[in-house]
Amino acid sequence: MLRSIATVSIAGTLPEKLAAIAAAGFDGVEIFENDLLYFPGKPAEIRQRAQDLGLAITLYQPFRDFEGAPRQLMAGNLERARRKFALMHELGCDRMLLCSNVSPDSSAQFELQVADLALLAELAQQQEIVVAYEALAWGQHVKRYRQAWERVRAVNSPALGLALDSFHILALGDSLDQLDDIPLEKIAFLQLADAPWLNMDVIEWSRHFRCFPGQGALPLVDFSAALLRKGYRGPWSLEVFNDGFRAAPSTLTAQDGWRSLLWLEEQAQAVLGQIEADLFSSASLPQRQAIEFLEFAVNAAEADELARWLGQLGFSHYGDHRSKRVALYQNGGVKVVLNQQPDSFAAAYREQHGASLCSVACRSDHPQALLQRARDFAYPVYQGQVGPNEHEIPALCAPDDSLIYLLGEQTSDVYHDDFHVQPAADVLGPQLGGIDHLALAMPAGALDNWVMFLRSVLGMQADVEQVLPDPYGLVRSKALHSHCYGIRLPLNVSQSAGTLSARTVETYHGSGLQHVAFATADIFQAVAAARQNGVALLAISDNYYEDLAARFGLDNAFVARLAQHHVLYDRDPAGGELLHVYTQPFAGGCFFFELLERRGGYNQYGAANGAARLAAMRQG
Ligand SMILES: O=C(O)c1ccc(O)c(O)c1
Ligand SMILES: [Mg+2]
Repeated sequence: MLRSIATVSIAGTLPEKLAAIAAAGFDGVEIFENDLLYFPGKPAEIRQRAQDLGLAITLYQPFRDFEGAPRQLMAGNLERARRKFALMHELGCDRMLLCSNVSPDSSAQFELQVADLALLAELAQQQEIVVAYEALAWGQHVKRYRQAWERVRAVNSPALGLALDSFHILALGDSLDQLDDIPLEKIAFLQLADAPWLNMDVIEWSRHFRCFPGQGALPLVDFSAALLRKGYRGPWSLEVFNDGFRAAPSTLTAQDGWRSLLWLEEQAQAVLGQIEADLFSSASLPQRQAIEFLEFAVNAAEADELARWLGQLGFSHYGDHRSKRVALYQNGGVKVVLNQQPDSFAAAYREQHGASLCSVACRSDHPQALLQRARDFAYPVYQGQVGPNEHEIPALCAPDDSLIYLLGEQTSDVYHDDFHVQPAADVLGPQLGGIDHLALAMPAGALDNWVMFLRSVLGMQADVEQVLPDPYGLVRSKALHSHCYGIRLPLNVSQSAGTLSARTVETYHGSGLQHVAFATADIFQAVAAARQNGVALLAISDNYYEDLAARFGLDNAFVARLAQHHVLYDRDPAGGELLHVYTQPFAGGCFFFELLERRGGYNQYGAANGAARLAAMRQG
């Protein structure tokens, strides 16, 4: 499989782009005309550079507004094509992408369009070039690949084929179900891009919001599986127009692009079963994944304060580390580590980010598989210091450089060998069943990196993105979950400086924990016990409860009970329910805690209550 990417997908000058693309591992590159126009050297220099970097130039593009153009423009258009073909010879590229004509002045006449395309194909054939004709979703007369195919079929030249671009096809709601009558050799090029579903003008959507496969919501797996099933074995080329990518470090973007192709190959293969194609594969995902413990990087004062908070939340002191200033706390299925060891990873993390979550331990039935996947997807893995007789726990580096420890399902040795463990105490406070989710705040530009990491290495799946109104701006929230739902991570970003998410990012100087949600089997018991221990919960306005009663038709006694306990409520269309409360922010940091109870298979995060929470946090 030749993996390729269009230069338009990443930031930088053309030589910088080529270097980043090659370093990421690609074998091919589409040269975008503008990148070449602004390059001060000769096309032959680009040819040489690409060759030196081991990159094939898979495509030159775009050539525009040709078929059916007003007659007086024809001679000029053909001359334009001749010159581009000559330039492509200098570049060492034999494939040119032609976009369907977008001009309102272009002719709707099929025969005329076909005649023009036949002229172009004839010229291309003389020059030993193949033209790949792409239906732009906003083309004047050709918007869909089937329309492009009708014309390509009519021209019937070996020098004219189709360019299939997943964005244009999927954005219009088409699929590749109708490939049967298109001969394989007529698929001249394949471009891949994902995108979030946005209800907006398709040009703006395409030019600003495309993303790499797996980062958006289009059905890219079915799309590429259909092409593999058809027998397509040509290049897979990423073509992403994205405002954020244009401004992000090119090496990181190129790496994520590379990973997205690996991810897509693996996913497509899973759909197809064994298939004769040279596709990426990695270790199979574990069946079960859950969060085993959270580790906070703190100084001595913060450790005392956080320990006090944990005590109020029903945690008991479970033990101290044998050789380090690290303490372990436990409540039911939840373990929290407070690390104040000098000269450690945690200390360096604390220095950079303040009191914060510096690592998460992931428990699974196959930790080695996750480590292998991280390596295969070209993510760094962590080699840390361990003390005498301590467990060496392998760890992944998350995109914000925090760690994800990988533990097997027999975890008790880790605690007993490394800690002076005390007998488990009775819980005095809310009884916690486990960690339901971790909400992270991150800079807007980091979301796509996180999504790629969580989807590829941990095999997580993404829910539909939500927009939450904070009193001081909007917050986008995208939740990912492991396929077993043992790990859930809502990721929040905001472009508005005043929102809680933005201020969290500012405080941490980067991504970090916004809140931890603990699962309880009985929210009213948990809340009563927490309040008795002095936990300060976020107070929710009476207006909220008034609206709740009206919205869901709840009975008065139930609403009164919710209000009395400050419990927020949500219900999904299938009748699943969420009951949840939030604490005030932890004074020494900027995170807070949530207690929740899910009932009847509720799988979301109470986005409808996001505004109530965010407003309550600003009432002082
Ligand atoms: O937005 C465009 O004009 C444009 C150009 C070339 C492409 O391949 C494409 O998919 C879109
Ligand atoms: Mg395209």
